Amino acid sequence: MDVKDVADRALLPDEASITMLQAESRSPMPHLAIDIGGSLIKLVYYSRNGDWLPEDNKIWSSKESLGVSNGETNHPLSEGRLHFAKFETSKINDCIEFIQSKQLHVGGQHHEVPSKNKIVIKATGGGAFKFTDLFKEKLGILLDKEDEMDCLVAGANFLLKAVQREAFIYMDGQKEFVQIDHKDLYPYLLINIGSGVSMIKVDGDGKFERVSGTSVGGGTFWGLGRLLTKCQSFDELLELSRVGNNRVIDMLVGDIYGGTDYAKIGLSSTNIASSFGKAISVDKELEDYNPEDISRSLLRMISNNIGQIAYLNALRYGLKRIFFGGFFIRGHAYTMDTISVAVHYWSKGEAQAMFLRHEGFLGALGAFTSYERHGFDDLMVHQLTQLCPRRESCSEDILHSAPHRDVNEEKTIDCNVFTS
Ligand SMILES: Nc1ncnc2c1ncn2[C@@H]1O[C@H](COP(=O)(O)OP(=O)(O)OP(=O)(O)O)[C@@H](O)[C@H]1O
Ligand SMILES: CC(C)(CO)[C@@H](O)C(=O)NCCC(=O)O
Repeated sequence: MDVKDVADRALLPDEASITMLQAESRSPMPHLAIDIGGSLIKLVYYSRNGDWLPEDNKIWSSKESLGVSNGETNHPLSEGRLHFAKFETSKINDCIEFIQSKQLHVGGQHHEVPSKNKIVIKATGGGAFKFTDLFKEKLGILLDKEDEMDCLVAGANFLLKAVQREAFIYMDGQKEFVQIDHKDLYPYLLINIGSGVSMIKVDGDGKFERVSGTSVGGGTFWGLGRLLTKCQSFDELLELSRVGNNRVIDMLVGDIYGGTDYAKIGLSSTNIASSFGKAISVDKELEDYNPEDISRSLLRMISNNIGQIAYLNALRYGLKRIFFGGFFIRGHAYTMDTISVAVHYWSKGEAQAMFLRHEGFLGALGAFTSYERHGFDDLMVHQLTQLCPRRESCSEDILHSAPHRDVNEEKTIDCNVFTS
């Protein structure tokens, strides 16, 4: 199987349908939430598919038919979409222009501060603090800050409960979707690999503890990789890793043991004994190494390390399921494979790494679902997932289409929204 093909398809969100109920009547859906991280800004916004359907063509449904029986009358169903977009944090002005061009800052007029008529947008990530003034000056909006960890957990729980074919395992170049049993979702370990890495034990909706973290994360890969290879973009660096050979730079057990295994402690000759260990050679300088090999070695070192720390934390709390999110993963085959192998190896097959299709949007989705008027609770989401047809087709909207999916790529999830 072509590895690039796998990597690209992992980025494609298969068409998914989320039905969402609004708790309060006649309140518009919130339109925009934002997660401003150390490396990337993520946006989630909602758009309705056209205007309300004429009375005769309305799709009528009842809460009872969804299993949420409370005796209320039927409600018309409106179709819409959740869109996802991302921008480099260093290019925050592009993000502001995007919001402006789509009028996302005024659309919906949600969450208004009564007297001042200011529009308030849910925002999370460190940048929600750092860029408050910029958003006020350029867009005239106030950022209503939601805690980053709260949002990561809310986003992960939402995806795992509401979106079909969201979680998957990745082994031997194959992606296999995992059916999530809602009654048996908790506890799990959430590993969010952004610029840095957060490790969160999740016990329920809003019930979690950040049990660990490491500064050796996505920012490390991109930062060190840029310095060492002179790559101009993250995707270029990732692309190099596909064809590189880490053994040129990594010191293997066999390099130390004269080509043989160290079987007594379970190490084969091809195991990495020391990442970048061969670079100690006085005969070689940076320019003597291929950027491809450097990238591969770096990606493997960081992915392996995160996989190992993740497993140790799973062991610490007796957790069997580990979900990995964050944009470092980028649906990249080699990254997912390395993390999966690390978890499998260290747990002796007891624990399993799982990945999320909307990996980088957990925080933004969590912020989006935090609008109070949104009002879809655990029960509703639980019931609603039963309705979602299992679709095999793939669809994707790409706003600013670019051959290798640039940073402004956009994915969507179809939604059905009840009105009253
Ligand atoms: N186009 C891109 N540009 C920069 N980094 C990218 C890109 N695509 C993927 N990445 C990777 O994703 C990481 C950022 O992931 P993510 O957006 O989840 O975290 P963040 O919110 O920016 O960071 P943090 O949560 O630590 O503040 C980068 O450090 C890099 O490894
Ligand atoms: C600081 C945050 C939470 C910002 O997103 C993230 O980058 C992170 O989890 N860094 C790792 C910090 C640590 O626990 O060592």
